[in-house]
Amino acid sequence: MNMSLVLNRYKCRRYLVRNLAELGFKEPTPIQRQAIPLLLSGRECFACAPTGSGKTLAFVFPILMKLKHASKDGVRAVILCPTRELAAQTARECKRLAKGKKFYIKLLTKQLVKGADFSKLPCDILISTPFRVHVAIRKRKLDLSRVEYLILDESDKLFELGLVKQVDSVVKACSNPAIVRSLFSATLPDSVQELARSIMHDAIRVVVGTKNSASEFVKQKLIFAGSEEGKLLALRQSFQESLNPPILIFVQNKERAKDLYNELKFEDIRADVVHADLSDVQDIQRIVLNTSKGIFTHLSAPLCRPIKSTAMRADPRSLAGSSQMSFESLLFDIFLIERENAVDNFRAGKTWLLIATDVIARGMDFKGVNCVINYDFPDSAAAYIHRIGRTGRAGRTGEAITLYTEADAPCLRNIANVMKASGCEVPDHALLLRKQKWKKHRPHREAISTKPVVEEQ
Ligand SMILES: Nc1ncnc2c1ncn2[C@@H]1O[C@H](COP(=O)(O)OP(=O)(O)OP(=O)(O)O)[C@@H](O)[C@H]1O
Repeated sequence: MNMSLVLNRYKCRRYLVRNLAELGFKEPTPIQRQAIPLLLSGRECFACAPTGSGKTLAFVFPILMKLKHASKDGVRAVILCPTRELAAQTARECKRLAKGKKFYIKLLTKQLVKGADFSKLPCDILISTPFRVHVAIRKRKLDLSRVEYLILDESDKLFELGLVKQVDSVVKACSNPAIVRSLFSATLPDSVQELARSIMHDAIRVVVGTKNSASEFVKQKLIFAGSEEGKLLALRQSFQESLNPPILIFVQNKERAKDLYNELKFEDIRADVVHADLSDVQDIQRIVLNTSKGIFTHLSAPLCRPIKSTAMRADPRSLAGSSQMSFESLLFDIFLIERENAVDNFRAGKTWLLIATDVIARGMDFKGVNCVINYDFPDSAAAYIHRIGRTGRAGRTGEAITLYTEADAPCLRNIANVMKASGCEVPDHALLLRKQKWKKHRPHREAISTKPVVEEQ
């Protein structure tokens, strides 16, 4: 069924028809076909559909349809996302879809929480992380009692231990008895469904494809690298054989992200790194290096000038030790902006290779990514599905390469099963390994470095 038939059937507003046409969306994706009518009819749903299959539009479209017009009557819809990057992307998507209609779509940032008078803030759709909304409710008396729609995007992540209390606080604050709540993710374990059922009204389960499976558009490959050292060799070899940027490389933690960046930064590849906490000397060195390569283009003019001039003449160590307050706050801004820039530059094709932790493994929509490399084995099958789902989006094809060593054997079968289910070749021995209980796989790994180790006398 093509998009205009669907839009006619739901008496879609003209601005939406125009915006969908501008975005080039010719027909609804399977999840949109199923979830949109449900939400429009006021039913709640748990939706599970593959990565890159258009879940964002599946919940934003019905919200815009139902809200009809902008109002100054307090917050009417809340979308929770597990990371700021994803919240920012979702806010951008909402605005693109609402273009031409004066809806108040707000991304709740730290600055906004500090500065806004929530009693006067016009807001139709509020988008943020559970933490920010929770703080705004507790400290700034954000009133969510009129919220008509609450969406938990990447809901299985939101129900993980570190976030569930904050999510609970937001759910409680959205006290309107007529509220419609919905959950969306590419992975929805039964345990999360059970938990979610306790807060939902007779929700309908919508599953597209096989539940908890990888995107069919991604060609997946496992490579045994022997050791940590072998991984670096395997990576360099794969670059030599065929470098097909943009490439996204996932590692286990921020230290490893920085170490891998240090190994690759002098190669002839425009590389960058993103993780949850950009804040030390190495980060400053990276800013200096990127400045010299001209990868600095997204900063606003007022920030760009002082940062550029400081970074260009900087000895990074003396910079980090600077006692000037203004410089510290400037640095803080740099790091926040740099984290966003790393993502934006990669999105815009200014960097070819982005080294990342799982902070951008979920939801981020990088349309053109050709290859995802799991330099470090993911910590669960769900993490694997989301990481490799950064490629093969919106009907395009992509490739995923996962390096492993003996240390990864305990989790190998889980990943091999996901690969087999999506029709990829898997070594037989991986499928014969013992089944592991659910537990995050984070083995100790030797540092990533080719520098010779000088032994102490
Ligand atoms: N009907 C459509 N036709 C063509 N492209 C679409 C359509 N709907 C969405 N898209 C595009 O598909 C891409 C993926 O959409 P989206 O980010 O919503 O995926 P997702 O299912 O939420 O993925 P993830 O599980 O990784 O978060 C986006 O670039 C979006 O613009």
